[in-house]
Amino acid sequence: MTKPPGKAASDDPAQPRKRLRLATLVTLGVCVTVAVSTGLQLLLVDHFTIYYASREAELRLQQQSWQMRDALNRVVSKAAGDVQLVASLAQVREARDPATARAVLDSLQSTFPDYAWIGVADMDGKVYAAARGLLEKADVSARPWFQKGQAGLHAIDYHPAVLLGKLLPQAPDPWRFIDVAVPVRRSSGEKWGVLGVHMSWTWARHLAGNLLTPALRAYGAEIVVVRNDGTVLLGPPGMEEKKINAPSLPLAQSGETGALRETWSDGKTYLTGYSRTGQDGDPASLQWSVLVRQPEDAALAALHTLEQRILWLSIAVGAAMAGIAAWVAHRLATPIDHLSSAIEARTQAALLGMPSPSIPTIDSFREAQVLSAAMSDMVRNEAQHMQQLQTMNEQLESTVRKRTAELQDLVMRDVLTGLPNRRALMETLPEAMYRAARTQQPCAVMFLDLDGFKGVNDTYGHEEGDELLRQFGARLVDAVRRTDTVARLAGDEFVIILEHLHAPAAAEEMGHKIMPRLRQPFALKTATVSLSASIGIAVFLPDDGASLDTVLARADRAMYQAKRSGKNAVVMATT
Ligand SMILES: Nc1nc2c(ncn2[C@@H]2O[C@H](COP(=O)(O)OP(=O)(O)OP(=O)(O)O)[C@@H](O)[C@H]2O)c(=O)[nH]1
Repeated sequence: MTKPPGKAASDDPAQPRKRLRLATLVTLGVCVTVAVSTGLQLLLVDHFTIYYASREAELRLQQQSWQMRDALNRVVSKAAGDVQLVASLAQVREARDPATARAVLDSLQSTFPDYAWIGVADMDGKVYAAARGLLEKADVSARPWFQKGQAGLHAIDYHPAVLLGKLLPQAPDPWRFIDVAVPVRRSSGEKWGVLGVHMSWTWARHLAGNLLTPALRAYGAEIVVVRNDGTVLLGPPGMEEKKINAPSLPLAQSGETGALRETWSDGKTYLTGYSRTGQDGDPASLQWSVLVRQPEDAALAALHTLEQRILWLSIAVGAAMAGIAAWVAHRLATPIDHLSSAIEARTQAALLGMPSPSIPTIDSFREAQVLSAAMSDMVRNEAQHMQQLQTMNEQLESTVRKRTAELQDLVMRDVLTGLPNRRALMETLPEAMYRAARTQQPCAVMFLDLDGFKGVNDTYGHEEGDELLRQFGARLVDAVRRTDTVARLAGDEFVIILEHLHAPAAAEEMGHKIMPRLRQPFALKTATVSLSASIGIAVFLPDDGASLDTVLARADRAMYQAKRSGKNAVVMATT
């Protein structure tokens, strides 16, 4: 598969992937850590505070229920105590006329305004005497208080007014009573009547209003008093005298006390404290369920406020920590940034062949200090090594140049005799011909070849032959002018370039002058040898126009002519 063109750079394994900066990494890390830990803390706080706050609220409501229960019990037992006390008074027990008894009853009513009616009825159910004379002589024989009161101390549960309703003043709420009744006996023990008290239900309302703490009331707490048949006797508007079936009700009715979280018929969730008044089997007590309920939202409102505050505080602390983290990260990353920028700048400079900038000295913290010092040392060492390398390189190049020159010189010279070789001759000869043309002085090329040299090699050995060649070359150099050139072509063949000749004949004279010198004996290591040479000469005249090859060929031919004519001769070439 071929790579898409745009992706080639990013997929190139040699190219390092672009990474986040150190400061960004550290800041992100701290921010994520703070966010996660704050979130977890909030979750835990939320969980435990809701649990404890619910428990706390339930306990408060339960206590409130207990207080209401105790207050209700107290009032009912006070009424029972009051009727028993009055029934035991002589003015009532031995009443001779209604006025005497009425005075006592008036006095009792004045002690507790919620005693709406107090009266004594004879055994026929006719009211004998009553506070303020209300209902005197009326027939109450059918009233439950009269009937139950005959048997002994008895409390009659919540009921509407029957006879009294028209006699009592108009009130905001319709008149509702609970009754307490007790038999009245003469000193002889004879039962002659029943003393009854109608207690207006208003007292219970006042009690509930006074008992509920302002804090609870402010957060929607309500007291609900429920009769055993589920009818609400006291409660929020609209609920009274209606039946309810809250889950806490059967618990309270069974005599249990406690608190729970429950849903009422209005669909709302409440925390409810519950208890029950009265004593089982005591006809003088009344059994009511006392429920103190509070909407759960309201009960936990303070908690929700606290949660909000914790959340904002956490956000503020988190933001502060993120800020500190960013500052610390910046402090940590800046020196490393400087170092990496310096390294990048050095790489760039090296690519452009510009002077490399130095590594900055960093003093912000210990590790960065050590790092920058180590890098400075490395860079210094690298510079020294580079300098040494450059010096070595230059020395090497110079040696190579020298050796090359030496080698070139060795191509140009004959190794055995040290004379210019064939190549040097081929460079020198054109220059000589040029000089001849310029100076209008002829030059000549003299070919020399030893006669019978092979015999020396054969007789005395190759080394002696070499020695003879060296001595022969030296004699030639001695025989000519410094400006002339003596070269060895190969074997026993030598060439002399004679320059600045005053006439062409001077070349032949030179040949004859050399000849006797060459015939002188050569003193070798093991023997002394005499030899001759055959010489062929070609003269180059300035206006001749002959080429270099032509001149050489003429000289060569002349030399061979000398050989053929019997050797040991000088032959001038003809054009
Ligand atoms: N010692 C020595 N001998 C060489 C060298 N180069 C060539 N020779 C020998 O020189 C001889 C030259 O051959 P020729 O010129 O034919 O021998 P020659 O005896 O001089 O013959 P003519 O020129 O006809 O007189 C050969 O035997 C080569 O082996 C050298 O560098 N050293």
